[in-house]
Amino acid sequence: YPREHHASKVFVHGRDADEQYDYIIVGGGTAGLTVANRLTEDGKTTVLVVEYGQLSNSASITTVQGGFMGMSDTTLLYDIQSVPQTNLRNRSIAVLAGKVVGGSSAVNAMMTVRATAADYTRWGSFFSAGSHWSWDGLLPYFKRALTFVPPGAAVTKSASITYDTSYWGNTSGVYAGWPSFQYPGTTAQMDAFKGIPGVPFVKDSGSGEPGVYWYPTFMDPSRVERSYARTGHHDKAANRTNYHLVTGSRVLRVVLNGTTATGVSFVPVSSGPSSSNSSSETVVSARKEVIIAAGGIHSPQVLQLSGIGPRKLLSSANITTVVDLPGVGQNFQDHPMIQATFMYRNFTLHPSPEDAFLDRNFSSWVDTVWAANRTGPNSIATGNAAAWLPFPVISPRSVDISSALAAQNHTLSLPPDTDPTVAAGYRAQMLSYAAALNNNGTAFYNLVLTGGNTNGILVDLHPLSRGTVNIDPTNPYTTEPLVDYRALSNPLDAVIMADLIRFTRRYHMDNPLTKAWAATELAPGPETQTDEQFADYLAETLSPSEFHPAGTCAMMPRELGGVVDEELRVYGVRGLRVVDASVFPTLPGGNTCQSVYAVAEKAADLIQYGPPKAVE
Ligand SMILES: Cc1cc2nc3c(=O)[nH]c(=O)nc-3n(C[C@H](O)[C@H](O)[C@H](O)COP(=O)(O)OP(=O)(O)OC[C@H]3O[C@@H](n4cnc5c(N)ncnc54)[C@H](O)[C@@H]3O)c2cc1C
Repeated sequence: YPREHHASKVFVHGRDADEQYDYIIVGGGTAGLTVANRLTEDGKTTVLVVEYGQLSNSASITTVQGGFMGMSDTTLLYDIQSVPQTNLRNRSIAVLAGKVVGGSSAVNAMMTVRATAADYTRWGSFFSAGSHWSWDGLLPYFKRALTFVPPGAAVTKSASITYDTSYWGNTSGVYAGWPSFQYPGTTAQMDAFKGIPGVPFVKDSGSGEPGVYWYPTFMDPSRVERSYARTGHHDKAANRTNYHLVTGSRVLRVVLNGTTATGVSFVPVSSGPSSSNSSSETVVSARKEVIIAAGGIHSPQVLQLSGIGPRKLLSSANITTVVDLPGVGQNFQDHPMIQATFMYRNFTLHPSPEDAFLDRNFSSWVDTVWAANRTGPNSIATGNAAAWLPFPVISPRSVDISSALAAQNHTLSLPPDTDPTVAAGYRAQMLSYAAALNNNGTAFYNLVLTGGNTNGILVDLHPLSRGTVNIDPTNPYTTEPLVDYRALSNPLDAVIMADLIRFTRRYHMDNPLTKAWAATELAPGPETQTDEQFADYLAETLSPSEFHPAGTCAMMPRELGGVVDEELRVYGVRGLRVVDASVFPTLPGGNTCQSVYAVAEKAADLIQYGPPKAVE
């Protein structure tokens, strides 16, 4: 019977899908649902999204408070451990990625930030000076991606929040909102950066400049709930007859006719990770294109299982190479999180986040205002203030470290059998970073502020080490890919991170504006002073991931190891694109979700209208 008779266009069985669609999107996550919504807005273009996870209304997704509910709910996450990290005392690290409709946007910590203009212009620089992958080329899509709802007047005034709506849009179903409350300590901790010469302060997080600033939360301010790709895009498209979603289904591979993508093959997840020749396999064909949006960990897996990837790897897994594309699964990047723990003995700014646990009057007020009208501290996710600072501001050795990076034999930091094109791309990235390390346009340092008596999260925004995400040759179809961060494989990473910790120490311990709080350094501890001691400490404690996997299907020229071109089309294949964090050639210096939305919005235009006309 005709599909129109189905009440719902969300299927739990692949067999209910049509035989053919204009576009098939692999992965109903952050990017996939954005593209699906845009492509179906005309009411005609037919799109099928195939998603591994389920539609979920779990409170772990919707709850804003604290920002960590989603990532604590293992039913919403893939179960992947990295390979033991050679440079981290053989520790394995949990690889977190959302396994639900909405993808990682359903489980993330809701920090809503953009990186610096230089970071986006770097992407295009690997192609040409006039590339449309630049800050100016992306800004319209950042505006399309989110609806900015300013903070309320009272909290704006009491916390001295600054913002500038000219960097934001108001048409998207995904919201950048603000809590109705801020702890006074947050403003004080921001102001304390004025005790260090040269630290810039920025009016709005969307301006593309590094500095200390306020940023919003992925939150629908009217409901005070998470705003994400499911609410902002799937829910908008769900009543269109030309939008179909099949859940609980894992795409095994792209179906190719020669080197043209003609569809996808998928299996139900409930039957367990299936073999390549499962009888439960469903094949659906695409009239126009297949778009892979399975995220930084799984997009390279889908390509490799389809015979698109490094020939040597594919043959070791008994997969016929259709296109020998050495970059697939290489160039893997994530933001390292550095442990540096300081505690204030004399933090006198109240109420503080600690008071929500320790002060019964305050905690009962917190509960009361939340129950009454969803206001107060429970509307705060991970916080809204941080420092994002350029390397010359934080390190007295920026010139030397920049020169050392430029002079490196870059290939030595890569796996021994790295393809020359991938090595050439790595070298291009390192030369770009060498310039950035000695320049005030790119942020390398990120300290997220808590407003409380302890410091927040310290992040290296531009790691130099590159890892790999490859199928397991012994069991390519039935196991998760082998995720290797190759943490600290570029020796300069530890040197840079040592200076990030030294700067944090200076902020807390040697700063006229934090002095009264009387900080104690708990980790690494005052005895850690030399680069060698810091390297030792990092090997013991570093987390190579802030859950921002990227780079594994890089948008770079093919001769630089790229996987997709500037229109996000996979090299050597017709009718196949990748649209998600895996196409970032280098990490943006900030949490990645807003960048994924912007890239997906731009991709929807590229798919529908082709590249922008060059401006003469
Ligand atoms: C725990 C956590 C905290 C984070 N915190 C923040 C934050 O505070 N701020 C921020 O900006 N960013 C944050 N991020 C990062 C940000 O959420 C991601 O970068 C972004 O959502 C990635 O979007 P994506 O489209 O690339 O992938 P995803 O959104 O992960 O989408 C990929 C989708 O593909 C599906 N899929 C995978 N393989 C297959 C297959 N074979 N067949 C079918 N479907 C498949 C997945 O189930 C998933 O739904 C966080 C991420 C995590 C995991």
